[in-house]
Amino acid sequence: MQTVIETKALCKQYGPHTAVDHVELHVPQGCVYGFIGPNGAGKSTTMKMLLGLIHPTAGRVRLLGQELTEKSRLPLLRQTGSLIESPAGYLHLTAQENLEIVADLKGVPHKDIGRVLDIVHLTQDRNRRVGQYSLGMKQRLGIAMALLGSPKLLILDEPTNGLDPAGIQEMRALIRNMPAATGATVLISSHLLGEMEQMVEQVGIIDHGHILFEGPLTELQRHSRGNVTLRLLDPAKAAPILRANGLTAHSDSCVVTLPPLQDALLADLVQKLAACGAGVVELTPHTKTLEEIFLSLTSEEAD
Ligand SMILES: Nc1ncnc2c1ncn2[C@@H]1O[C@H](COP(=O)(O)OP(=O)(O)OP(=O)(O)O)[C@@H](O)[C@H]1O
Repeated sequence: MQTVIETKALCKQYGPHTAVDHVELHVPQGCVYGFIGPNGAGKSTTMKMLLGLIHPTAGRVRLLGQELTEKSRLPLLRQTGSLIESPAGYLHLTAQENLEIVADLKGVPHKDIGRVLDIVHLTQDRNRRVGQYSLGMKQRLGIAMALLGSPKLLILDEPTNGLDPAGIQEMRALIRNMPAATGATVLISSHLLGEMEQMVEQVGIIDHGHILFEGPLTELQRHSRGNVTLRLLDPAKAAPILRANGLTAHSDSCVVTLPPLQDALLADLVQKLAACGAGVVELTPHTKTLEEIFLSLTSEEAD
């Protein structure tokens, strides 16, 4: 599979402050990639460097298999759609009129407008003035503008920022379906970790300008085992076995909560509990939420 975005030792220095520190991103083709980190982590600065809007202090960017240079920038940006600052658009014009302006700027035929309005579910409202739009609608219009001309890559900086729960849900569905609906690879940033979990397949986690993890979301979750709860018929019989295995377990009536365990240890423990008559009737492994994983990654770094 082709890597659509690749950075090598990408750095941005603002005076003495290092905003982006040797960032290496690898965004595979056809996925939704979540670029996640708290406020001030370096997400926007990285994305602006990907689009050639600001110059890196050091390092390199490859987009769509090509090195980003002064010469390649324009042809590459023609194949890239972006939503970087808050939604664009003239408030006194309709969505249709705004899209016509952007289509002309991009050299895209007006017949593409119907397609992008459909994708972002604004066809019904195409002739309303954008000043009357909700923030969610304005964000979707911003995405429609980015989608004009069928870009191979979409770079969206916090498109869910400021949206209410319904708007977030709508945006989530829109982004999740984007590769299938348009063929575009999507890089989306957010500090809202929980909601990213439901729309991305690949993640890059950044904090203080450093990448803390990059890879499939499932790998991050697998590496970050959560607690295991066991429902037992007779938890009293389990207590000595748990103690003998050095485990401190929370017991709430028939439910025992164990700390994260390797598969082999867990299998061995379940066998012993069954043999002593504790009666294991249910075993539930808990996957950590992205929020919990992020907190443990950042505290590991602090240690
Ligand atoms: N033009 C600038 N001059 C000086 N410092 C800057 C500039 N732009 C960004 N920074 C600093 O670089 C760091 C990273 O900022 P950036 O905007 O990339 O973070 P972010 O992860 O996008 O945060 P947010 O989620 O708040 O947008 C911050 O400490 C910020 O203050």
